[in-house]
Amino acid sequence: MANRPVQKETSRRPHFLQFNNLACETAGGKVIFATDEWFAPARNLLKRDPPEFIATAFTEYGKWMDGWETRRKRIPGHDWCIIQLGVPGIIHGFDVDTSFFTGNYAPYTSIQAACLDQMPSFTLEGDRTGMAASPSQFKAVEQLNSDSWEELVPITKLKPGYSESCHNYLNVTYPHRVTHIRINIYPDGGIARLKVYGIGKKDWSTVSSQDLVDLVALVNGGVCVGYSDAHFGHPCNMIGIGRADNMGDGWESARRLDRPKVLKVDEKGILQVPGFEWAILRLGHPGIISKIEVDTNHFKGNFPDSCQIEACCLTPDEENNLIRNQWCSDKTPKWRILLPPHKLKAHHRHMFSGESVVQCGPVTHVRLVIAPDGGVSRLRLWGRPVSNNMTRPQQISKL
Ligand SMILES: NC(=O)NC(NC(N)=O)C(=O)[O-]
Repeated sequence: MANRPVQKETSRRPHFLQFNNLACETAGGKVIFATDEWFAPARNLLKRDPPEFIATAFTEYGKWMDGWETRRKRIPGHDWCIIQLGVPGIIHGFDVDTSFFTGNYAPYTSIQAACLDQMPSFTLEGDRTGMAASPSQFKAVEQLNSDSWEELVPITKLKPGYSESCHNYLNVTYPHRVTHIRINIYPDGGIARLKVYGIGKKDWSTVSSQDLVDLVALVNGGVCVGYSDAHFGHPCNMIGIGRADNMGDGWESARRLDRPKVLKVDEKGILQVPGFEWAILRLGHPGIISKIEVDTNHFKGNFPDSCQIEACCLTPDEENNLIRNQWCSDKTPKWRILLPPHKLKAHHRHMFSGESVVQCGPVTHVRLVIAPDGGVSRLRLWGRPVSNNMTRPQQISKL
């Protein structure tokens, strides 16, 4: 799929859009139950790629739609489905995207959540278009008592899926870890995508301080908290599971317009350019980083010329102040060099360890700086977790 421009954060867009989609199929999200999937299966809700509309596509059940779409109900009740998050965590908001569902969109929704220790023993198999849940599946799902799960979003009116207005952003304040959600639609209809924005919450008590862990990984609670540009791909893609599928599954900025018309390099072969792009990530746990991977997989004609990585220690209050000031006030933290400037190669997995990685002690945040612009598909930061009280007060950077 071709890369599509990512909209830049504006005051109209909620802040939670910066977080990870914990339900995405690429993060391991799964639909485990749906009351009805006549026109289109609920698993489409979790696709990473943006919804499509093909005017001429029909199935034996009706118009082909890229989303979850149930029958026009002629019996009592409403439709709902249960989603197992790929990464359990704290949810900050939802995007119920009704793209292309116009005369057939779900007019109302509500969303419930639970933290379940055991996975249910039933799952839907294969492509379920043209089917409703069987009586035995209804019976099995009853054990979850999902109708009494915590309500994160009360019954809310949705907008139909006409271009710009297709995003229904729903803010959430719920401080508990969630493993499953139930989305209700009233009484029936279609939704193209459901994005569950949040931050992974791992049980760190099982990790020894001797274990080397990718401290910034999505599954370990890493999150992007700021960036300079994300024209073609958001920096949060860099901490996704496995290697990137394609260029769309990475961080990619636009070409900078302040590059000299004729380019020159220094004695190390690094381009002499005035500008750079940056992305700031909060680690899932404070730690001491000793091994780094910068993967430019798929970025062949658009990899950055060079990168450097900086690190620092911030308290939650300090981070909040900096986010409010968009990381560019005179309160910018004192970043310490973790990885000095390095020339990068096209479509290549760069590994740094030993003396290439500067010992910075315990850190909570990193800043990846690329010059002048380009794409990085993955960033891995292996280190040993340290207890929270080791990061403060003496090691906290002065702002
Ligand atoms: N043209 C339609 O979309 N009709 C129906 N939906 C599908 N997918 O065929 C409907 O009215 O619910």
